[in-house]
Amino acid sequence: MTPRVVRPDGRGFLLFDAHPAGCARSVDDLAAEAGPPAPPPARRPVALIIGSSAGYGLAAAVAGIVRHGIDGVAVCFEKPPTARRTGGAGWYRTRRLAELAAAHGSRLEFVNADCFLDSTRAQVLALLAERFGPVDHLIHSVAAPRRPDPATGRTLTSVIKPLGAPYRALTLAFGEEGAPLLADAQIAPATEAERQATVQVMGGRDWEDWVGALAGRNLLGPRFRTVALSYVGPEATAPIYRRGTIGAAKDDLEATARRLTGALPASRGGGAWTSVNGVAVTPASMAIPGIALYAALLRRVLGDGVDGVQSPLRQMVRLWDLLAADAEPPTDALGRIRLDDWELRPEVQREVAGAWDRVSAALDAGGPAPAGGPAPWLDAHADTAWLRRELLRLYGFGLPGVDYDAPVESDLPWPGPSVPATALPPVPAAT
Ligand SMILES: NC(=O)c1ccc[n+]([C@@H]2O[C@H](COP(=O)([O-])OP(=O)(O)OC[C@H]3O[C@@H](n4cnc5c(N)ncnc54)[C@H](O)[C@@H]3O)[C@@H](O)[C@H]2O)c1
Repeated sequence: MTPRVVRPDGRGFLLFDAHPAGCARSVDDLAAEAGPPAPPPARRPVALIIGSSAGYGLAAAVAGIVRHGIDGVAVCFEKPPTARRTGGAGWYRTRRLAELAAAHGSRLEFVNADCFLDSTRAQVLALLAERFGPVDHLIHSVAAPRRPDPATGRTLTSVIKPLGAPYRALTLAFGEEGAPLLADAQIAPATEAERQATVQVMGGRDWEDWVGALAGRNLLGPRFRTVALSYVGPEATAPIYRRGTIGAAKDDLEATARRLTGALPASRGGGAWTSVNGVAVTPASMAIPGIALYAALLRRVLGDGVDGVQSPLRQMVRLWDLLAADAEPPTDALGRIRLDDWELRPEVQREVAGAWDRVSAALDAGGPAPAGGPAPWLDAHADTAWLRRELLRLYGFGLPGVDYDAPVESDLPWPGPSVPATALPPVPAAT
């Protein structure tokens, strides 16, 4: 395809195109954040990371490569480039991840396929059996809107709705010129069928199927440790998140961890845990009403210093250190690893809750922010400029050192089989 200039163009938080060089650069930034390698293990751990192209799964892959020299397989589900549109951002991030792995001597295979399908499991298990052997760590970090029902083949769709009573969501968006706009929306409660479908899609079923499939092929390492990602979050979003349909799915995920642990050889240090992580700006989280505003309020309260918002990369460095340690990971009373400790500190939550109430009252009193500029009351409480930057970065825009006026080739292939270590080629820089 002829190279062309790629600009941010889209609707709401969703952009239609991703910038290939910007996406590559965002992986380099994660790698730089991962810091020096941890003390080298006696042998490279074999990892299976599902959901490796974005958000927490991408951070897990980068931290695993840079700090622990993992080998293994990374699975995600990304849109390839077409004649009209670029590929999904994760398509280009995965290409760079493959280069990063090669530069660190990690043998990683990248599979772009629907993790819910038996055919994907068969493909991944064959790769593991042929190239790597038993798996030490499985990280399941999937956020999917739908899955095929294994019983009927029909599509099950997850919904993000409250249970039992309606929820007034405060939704933060950006207008044409990038000005933040706050509005509210009443969200009706889910039906029982919707709750069940959400649990099927986002609950523990897929994770359990993967662990079962590995066990069935004798591909569980002697001290197999597996983690799936969960979230708790603030009281303000609890009706739509933790006490809503998606919370029901997370309850199921957490119950699955307990069930899986019972079935694993725990005496040798293995186990299954959910890891409750902090809020992060990702395609998945921005689809949840209220989360964009909450993230911007939290950022205003915490900033990004040592005690500030912990990035997904920083949290995944912590997770890998727990997985690699001899000791069992410390957990809360429900058996969950807590990487959201920085977010849920009571004094932080009190401040954010106060800001939420003030923003909500100002919206009631004055209506939405005026077009063309942020409402002062919104900007006082919410770091909307940071949120907008983060949203653009998800698609590879706004990264330093990338020439956004230069035409760029978007028709780039999926990374082939893993290659030996080479010097990491530079991302095309601004001229
Ligand atoms: N973002 C947050 O604020 C947050 C906080 C705590 C926990 N979590 C949890 O972390 C997990 C990942 O969320 P995220 O926000 O990083 O999501 P994300 O949207 O950034 O990434 C989702 C990943 O899942 C992959 N994926 C989606 N459907 C797939 C499919 N059918 N087959 C294979 N791969 C598929 C995507 O390719 C991508 O790699 C979720 O369980 C989420 O609940 C997220």
